[in-house]
Amino acid sequence: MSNIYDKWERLVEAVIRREQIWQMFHDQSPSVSSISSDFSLDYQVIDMPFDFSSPGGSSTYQQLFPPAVENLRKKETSVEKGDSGLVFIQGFNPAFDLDNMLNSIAGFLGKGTFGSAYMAAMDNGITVVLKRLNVVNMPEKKFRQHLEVIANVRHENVSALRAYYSSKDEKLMVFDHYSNGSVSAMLHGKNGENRAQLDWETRLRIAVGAARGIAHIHKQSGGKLVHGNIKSSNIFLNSQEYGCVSDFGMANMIAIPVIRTAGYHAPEVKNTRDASQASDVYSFGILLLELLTRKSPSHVIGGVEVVDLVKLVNSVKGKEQTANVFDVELLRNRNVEEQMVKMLQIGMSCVAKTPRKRPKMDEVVKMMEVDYERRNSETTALIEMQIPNCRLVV
Ligand SMILES: Nc1ncnc2c1ncn2[C@@H]1O[C@H](COP(=O)(O)OP(=O)(O)OP(=O)(O)O)[C@@H](O)[C@H]1O
Repeated sequence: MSNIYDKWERLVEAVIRREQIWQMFHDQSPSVSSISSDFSLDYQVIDMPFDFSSPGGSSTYQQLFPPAVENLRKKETSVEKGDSGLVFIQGFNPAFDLDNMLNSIAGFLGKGTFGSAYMAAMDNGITVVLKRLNVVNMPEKKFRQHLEVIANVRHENVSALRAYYSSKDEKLMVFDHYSNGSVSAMLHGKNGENRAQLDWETRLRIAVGAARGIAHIHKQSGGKLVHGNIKSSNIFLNSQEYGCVSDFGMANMIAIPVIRTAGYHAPEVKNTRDASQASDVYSFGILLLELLTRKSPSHVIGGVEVVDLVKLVNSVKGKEQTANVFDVELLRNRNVEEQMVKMLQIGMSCVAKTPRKRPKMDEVVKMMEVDYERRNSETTALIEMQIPNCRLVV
């Protein structure tokens, strides 16, 4: 059965991939700048916000989806008898049901470490993201308990779980859809003239928001919770356009630890089970460096160059050279260089090699807020920040 399922997944993705390539050559892709030359169906990270409003976009995807939706629905009816169906998290309006949602799947957002993400746009105007987990092997009860913990983490900078569905062989999680796409898509999604403008203020709001969200997660469950997968494709903009952290708690649900190699993961993290609050701080530090340099620490679709950001920043010496690591677009913003350097210093303190030398997340928030509030109040006086273990020479 799971074999058939696997084949179905691969088939859907192959068709979608073909569609992306087709769109690329016909210059109709709403958001994909280019496609990696590796067309294999093995693990791929596709960071492609799907523009539902694009002409022809949704109908193309709807035509692609009926067999997939049908397959899911068949599975659902087979388990529905003894099952309560879609479970809504308290406080969220149960304005749709499972059938509704599956019928409204309008786009494939991408395949991540833990499964595939689809967008469902319902007639009542609600648009959600449906995450279909394919590597969870938790007993039903434990899975539900785990989701309770995730659901209880409510904060404006943490993407809220709205609903879930759980049966023996199907696990779905439902989140709000963020129409701007992820921070990864904003930073690396388009090249050349079409590239999204991301001024300093926006990047600061992304960074401050994400930091607050992570710090909040770290304070829950007696200060024991870990995000485990901080990266720019898991950060979105909330309604106030501040960073908002998603995908929290996924890493603990998978049966087999996933090997971590490059990009955002701290040197001590060899697989998902090694994640800690200190390793979240490290990953956040990489996110800061990514926001400042607009260089990607890991593979994203579009074939952008992957850069070891820690090495890059460590290689610069002196004030003049430091300016070279910043994204040129930021240098157009007046009077922000000093703040950028401070942010770089905070980022570098987070990526200290030894976990205990990294600041705690609430310390990071304080350091950033000092700078952010200073900017907002337009105070010109310099505020000295205590930044532990900063290796940057400026
Ligand atoms: N709520 C959301 N709104 C809009 N896009 C989303 C949402 N959640 C996920 N996405 C996008 O869907 C794609 C797949 O997401 P998913 O979380 O499954 O994998 P990932 O973030 O690429 O990797 P990982 O599984 O390691 O977190 C990504 O491009 C992600 O940015």
